[in-house]
Amino acid sequence: MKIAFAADDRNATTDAVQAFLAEAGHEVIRPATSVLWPELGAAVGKAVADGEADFGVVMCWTGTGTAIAANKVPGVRAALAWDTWIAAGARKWNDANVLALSLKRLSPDVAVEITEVFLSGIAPDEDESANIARLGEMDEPRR
Ligand SMILES: O=C[C@H](O)[C@H](O)[C@H](O)COP(=O)(O)O
Repeated sequence: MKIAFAADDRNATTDAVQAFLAEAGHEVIRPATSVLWPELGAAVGKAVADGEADFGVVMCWTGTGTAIAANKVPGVRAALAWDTWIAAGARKWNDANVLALSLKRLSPDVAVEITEVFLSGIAPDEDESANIARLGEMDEPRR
């Protein structure tokens, strides 16, 4: 798949996630021209919303800033995940299309495991019609 990736810092965890994406055969694009988290989150979100990437992975110290920034882009459903259950649930129940990870709090192994589960996750099926309806509700402006 085509994955948009960006991080606002570099360490063993960001290196491990990028290495995993390449080794798993994904085509990785880096749409961000900035390492500032508001901008890179938006750039990855836009790449996903515009269909330039199938999914996005954003990383910052906490994962929160990049998740918020990505979620400002219409059509983006970014999920901050800290374990595999959260990551799988984000796909299954929220149809998340961007994964946000803490590069400070996740070990390389755990970050890779979460990324792998997220990208291999299943989207909501007909059994999840209630959640699909809830996702649709968010397409309407809230203010
Ligand atoms: O949510 C924000 C992120 O955790 C940032 O990585 C953290 O705030 C550090 O950002 P900066 O280096 O821009 O101060």
